[in-house]
Amino acid sequence: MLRATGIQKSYGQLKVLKGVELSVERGEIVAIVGASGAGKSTLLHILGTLDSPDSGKVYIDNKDVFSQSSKELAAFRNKSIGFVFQFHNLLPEFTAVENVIIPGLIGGKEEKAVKQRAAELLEMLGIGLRKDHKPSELSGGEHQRVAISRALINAPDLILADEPSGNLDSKNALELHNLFFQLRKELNQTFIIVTHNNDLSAMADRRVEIRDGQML
Ligand SMILES: Nc1ncnc2c1ncn2[C@@H]1O[C@H](COP(=O)(O)OP(=O)(O)OP(=O)(O)O)[C@@H](O)[C@H]1O
Repeated sequence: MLRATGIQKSYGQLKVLKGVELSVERGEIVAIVGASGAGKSTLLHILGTLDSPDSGKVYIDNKDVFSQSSKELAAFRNKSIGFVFQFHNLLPEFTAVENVIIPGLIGGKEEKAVKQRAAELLEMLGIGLRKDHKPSELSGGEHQRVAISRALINAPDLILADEPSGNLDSKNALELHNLFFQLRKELNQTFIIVTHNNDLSAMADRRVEIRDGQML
């Protein structure tokens, strides 16, 4: 479902990605590992079309994603890709459940169905009782789980996650990892996950490493 080829990216003199190749099948769970500063987040941003490479191409469902106009790209991203990043960017004036439903409403889904799915996701992630709280009233781990629910609300084909269990204790991390596998089973979603968590990278179908700007 995804193919990245010849991806290069530099920041000034710093060559971070030097021709990365990656192919991911639909329904696959791939863990990306590598040392701090290896370029994992940089690659994830490019795969998610949030940043463009200096050279190279990304195909999602055989579509050359960067050949689209910025408007097409934004619509494609909202519908097809769910992001779980380290900085959650929850909207402070909205409650947990409201934060989760926003991408669903933007995507044109029916409000009642979106609300019900949001409540289910929050419940599955163990924060059903916190759904009417605002971000300032939630812990770091609770924020994380709201952001994960928000990423999943549109049932995107592709989920890109950067250290998704980074803020969670081992029990909640395991629940989250199990949720990913459950979603893959139910919806055949594809996951590309940057992680330092050995349990998660061991559970993944495949573990790839970025080293010296290349994918090993
Ligand atoms: N916007 C930017 N401007 C300049 N340098 C950047 C920028 N973003 C990232 N870098 C640099 O590029 C390199 C790769 O960063 P990146 O965040 O992709 O690494 P990472 O493998 O995800 O690291 P970590 O595991 O520590 O999160 C780092 O040296 C970082 O300092």
